[in-house]
Amino acid sequence: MRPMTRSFAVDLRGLIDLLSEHLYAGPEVYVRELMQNGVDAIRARTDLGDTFSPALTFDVQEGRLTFTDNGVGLSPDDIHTFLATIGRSSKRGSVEFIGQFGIGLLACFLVSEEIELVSRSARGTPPVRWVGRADGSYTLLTGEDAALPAGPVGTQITLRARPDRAAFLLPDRVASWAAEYGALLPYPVTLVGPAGSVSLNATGAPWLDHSRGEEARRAATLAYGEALLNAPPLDFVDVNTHAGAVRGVAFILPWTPSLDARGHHRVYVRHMLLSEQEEQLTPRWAFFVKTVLDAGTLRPNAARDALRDDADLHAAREEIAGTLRDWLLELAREQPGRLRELITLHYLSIKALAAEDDDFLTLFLPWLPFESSAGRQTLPELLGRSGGELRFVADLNLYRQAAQLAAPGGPPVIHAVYTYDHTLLERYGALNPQVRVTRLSAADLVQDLAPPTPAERRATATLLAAAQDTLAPLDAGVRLSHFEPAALCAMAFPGAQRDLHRTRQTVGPSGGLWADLLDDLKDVGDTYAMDVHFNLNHPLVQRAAHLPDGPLLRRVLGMLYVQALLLGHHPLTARELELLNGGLLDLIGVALGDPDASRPAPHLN
Ligand SMILES: Nc1ncnc2c1ncn2[C@@H]1O[C@H](COP(=O)(O)OP(=O)(O)OP(=O)(O)O)[C@@H](O)[C@H]1O
Repeated sequence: MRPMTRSFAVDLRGLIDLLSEHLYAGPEVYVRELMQNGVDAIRARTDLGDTFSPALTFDVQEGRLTFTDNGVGLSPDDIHTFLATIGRSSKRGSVEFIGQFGIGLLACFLVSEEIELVSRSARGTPPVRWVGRADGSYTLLTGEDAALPAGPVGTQITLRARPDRAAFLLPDRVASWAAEYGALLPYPVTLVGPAGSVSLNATGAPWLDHSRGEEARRAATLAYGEALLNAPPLDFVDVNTHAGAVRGVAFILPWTPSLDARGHHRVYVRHMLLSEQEEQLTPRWAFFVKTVLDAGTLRPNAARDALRDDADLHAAREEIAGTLRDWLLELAREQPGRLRELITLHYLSIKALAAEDDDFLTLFLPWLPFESSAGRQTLPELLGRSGGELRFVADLNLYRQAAQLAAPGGPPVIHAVYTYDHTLLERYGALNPQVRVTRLSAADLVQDLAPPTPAERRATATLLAAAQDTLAPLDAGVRLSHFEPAALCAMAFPGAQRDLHRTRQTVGPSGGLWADLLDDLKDVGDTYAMDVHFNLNHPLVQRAAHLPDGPLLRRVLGMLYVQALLLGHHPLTARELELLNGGLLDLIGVALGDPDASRPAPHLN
């Protein structure tokens, strides 16, 4: 048999289904695709050197929509080569145009069975009338074949609503989509509907309008920002990059955003809206701004809902990062009062940037607040109180205890638990060798506790033995120490294998294989899940030292231990909770004169 060579056939309906189900957000994207083609056509005609007043118009009447652009138009050859060949585009490879894949016009089949296009090319060829159908057939008439009126240069596309998609051709809805997509177009977009003609855009971005002077430009830009944020922005920064030709503004938010508030930026490509959720072009740390950017030469993806992640995008992002950074630096130099105001709201964002950039860190760190046992303080304030040493804790529970231990007026402990804080402090220490930066561990805190004297040791032997005996079943080791503040009865620190131990206790006896495994691991070392220090400075502990060993003393020690756990914000195991409940009931019983109230507690005898 002779080999046969054939061409692929395309099932257009299958392709349309694919686009509508998997590529596009909804049928309304046909409005965007029509407008993008109009914008590209206007661009192509401008490139030819023609003088004309660009305009886009929607005419929507009773289920019929006609979209007109006065762009470059199509010749009969263009129709065959580009329009009627799916996947072929006259724009491929050029960064000037939005379109590039040669499929956009098919979006019109999401709302209409037929696309009727009438066009006259700016290159002087005869007018054409083309009707494409969703079944894959099309008809073409050229001015030579039929008496087509020679109309103006440009293209008119008419769609008739499919019965199930009538809602997508209602004038109000078309107007709102077109206004959204085309808000920044620098020429008029108009809708002609049953109620007359409506202008849908303000022709251009206010930040680019220098015609009425700088003050008017600023006022118009801030008014745009206020409408965008629903509150007046603190300020704005102009963005103008070489890579990707991005123009736009970054509005400084008048509130503190949450740390994960990324991806809320608005991005346009060649003046057409691409996304309200942009997150690639604005640097990661810049959550103190909301940007509105128009990328002149960056490329959108095929779905047109994000930018293509390529080298140009990365380079543009670097430039935008530089612009924001320079703006902050200038603010620090020129308007320190305003910088202080900005820092109050946005210090987390500035910390995030400082963590990535040493120069920025050196300049800004002295301004930034840190939480500490002495309240919210800047580093110079903290250094002033601590004689040149910065002591920080990077674990929340440990910080709570360290803050309790820090003597008023003594060196403060810095809360460096959250994002960036400990990185910043350690970088600051590395860049400033005269400053000692110390990360405190549980062991460091315990070192500050004074052990009992030999005489005290003898006097508290019963107390210690009773406490060890009582608390060992709860996986807690016991120490008796002196520490300040004296008002603190006891303090509990995680032992070296805390997580392992407490997991084992939470899993409990019914934990099966997992519990067995943890039991085996327990024998690896002789530490306890928790270490509790009873404070010999506290009157209650001193009194307990005089009690004989028995149910009452053990109940008191158990309760003090649970209280220490609660103060340190350590989660309670089931047995500790039981102990707490039993102890509270006993106390209530004693208060009500119950003779059984001081019976031995479970686990404590
Ligand atoms: N309004 C128009 N004026 C002039 N030419 C047009 C117009 N609309 C479509 N075309 C021509 O038809 C071709 C196919 O258009 P289509 O919208 O399907 O794809 P595209 O714009 O090239 O790429 P993409 O799929 O990325 O949008 C275009 O490349 C262009 O040559």
